Amino acid sequence: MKLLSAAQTHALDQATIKAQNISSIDLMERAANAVTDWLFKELLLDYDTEIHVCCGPGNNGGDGLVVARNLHRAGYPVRLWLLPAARHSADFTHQQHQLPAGLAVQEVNPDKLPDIAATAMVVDALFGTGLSRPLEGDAATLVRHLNASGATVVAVDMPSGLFADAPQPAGCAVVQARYTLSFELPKLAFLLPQNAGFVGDWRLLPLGLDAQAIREAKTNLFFVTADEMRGRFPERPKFSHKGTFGHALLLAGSQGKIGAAVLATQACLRGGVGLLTTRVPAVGYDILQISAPEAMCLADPAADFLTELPDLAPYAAVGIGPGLGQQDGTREVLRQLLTTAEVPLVIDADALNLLGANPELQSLLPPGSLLTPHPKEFERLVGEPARDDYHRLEQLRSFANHTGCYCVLKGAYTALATPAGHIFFNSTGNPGMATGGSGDVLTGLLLALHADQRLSPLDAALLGLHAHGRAADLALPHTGHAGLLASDIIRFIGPALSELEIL
Ligand SMILES: NC(=O)C1=CN([C@@H]2O[C@H](COP(=O)(O)OP(=O)(O)OC[C@H]3O[C@@H](n4cnc5c(N)ncnc54)[C@H](O)[C@@H]3O)[C@@H](O)[C@H]2O)[C@H](O)CC1
Ligand SMILES: [K+]
Repeated sequence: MKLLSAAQTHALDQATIKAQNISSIDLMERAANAVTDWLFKELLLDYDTEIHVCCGPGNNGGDGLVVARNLHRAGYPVRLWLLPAARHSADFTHQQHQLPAGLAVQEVNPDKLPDIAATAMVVDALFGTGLSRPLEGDAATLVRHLNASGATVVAVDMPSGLFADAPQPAGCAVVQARYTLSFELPKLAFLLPQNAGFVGDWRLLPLGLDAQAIREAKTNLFFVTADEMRGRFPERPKFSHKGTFGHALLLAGSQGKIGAAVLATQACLRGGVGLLTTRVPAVGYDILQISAPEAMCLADPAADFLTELPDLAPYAAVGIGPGLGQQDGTREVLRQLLTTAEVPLVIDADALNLLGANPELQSLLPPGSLLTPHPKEFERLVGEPARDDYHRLEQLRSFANHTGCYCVLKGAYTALATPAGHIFFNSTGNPGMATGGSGDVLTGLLLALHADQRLSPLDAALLGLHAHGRAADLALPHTGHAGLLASDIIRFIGPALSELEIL
């Protein structure tokens, strides 16, 4: 699913109007009717709900006028508020003339703002993708008033005051929506943590936009849906054998953090690896052999952390990082791995911290490696804090580009940046995954998929991210958010991958 800019969305509207030989009013009615249907279906409005519809001067406001008309005709007591404006869009004016006589329309008076109960519902149709600058004056006053009311706000297309695809100064007046109802394709703003308080839960409503124009739209930002991932995990041929799915090596664990090595090992096994060898310091040998008998275990001569890199010849992919620690001896193992590996690498956790603490190691990264930092590890990697989530995305794209690596930035919508400059946002997962070991599980799963010779590095990464979050989503009904453990994610990796085998 493509992420398009505000300008591209407008162009898509025009292309749709032309291709389908409809008017912009038709498209507006289509959008507003989809919003109204959602309100009826999802919010189950009852007739004594206090409903306010606030409209701005453009087509976002035009959508709002149609929604108000629909609600009024359905018998709801709608209060319609118009933001004072010097001029209005043609479609807004057209819709204004369509308002039924019985529907009271009031202009917002900044000195006497609408009286809105905390139990009310507000439809925010003030501004959408036409926002060209942060809100000021009456618009900002009204937005702050809506936020202070405590009412349930449903934003049309965008929470008013938020840009669809670009940062804005902190402290701007932006609607804090409970729901944002957008059309057909998500906006980048929906996927960034800093906007979560404004966007709320977002939904995409079908608008029947021109498929050809969507196909032709150029972007390097993508939102990966389950439908797009189905069928991309190859089924297992009947005559498979362990070698078909690769022999992986996992370098992990240190004194007190052997559990990370266990979780990554078990996740790699559940991810379908053919054979797995896990290398841990001696302290972890018995633990690994007992907790993951399906994996072979190589003990490092040192007791508490890794000091020697084993011969890499047998392995189709190597993972390094979970629970590794950052000892000097381990740093030298990482250096040797980076300079000698000739197979895909998955680099996580303390191996990333070692790269951050020793930037000269980054120049040794073999192109095509996959790095999986969370934001703090990423900041250490690039050596400077991001100004905001948009800047962090640019840092991510630049890092992937100049290292030639794939880089995953873990978060609510985990982002994968590719050496070619594309960024893919993952759509699965839930807040229960913010728990110790969740990243170790991802590393093990990604290692398994990178050992599978049938998968490209991009597919292995996308499948791993999708299945990791999906496994956590499958576990959720059994565990709840707070009760979700990393080992619960492991339990559902198999079912999550199975869903991706079939179209
Ligand atoms: N395919 C679709 O997504 C469709 C979306 N629709 C709706 O159309 C709006 C976009 O409408 P547009 O007229 O371009 O702009 P807005 O209504 O968002 O903005 C109104 C108007 O306000 C002025 N303005 C901009 N910034 C400010 C500001 N800071 N303060 C005051 N005024 C400002 C500017 O002149 C804007 O034009 C989209 O969001 C959808 O809701 C279509 O209805 C159907 C297809
Ligand atoms: K809006």
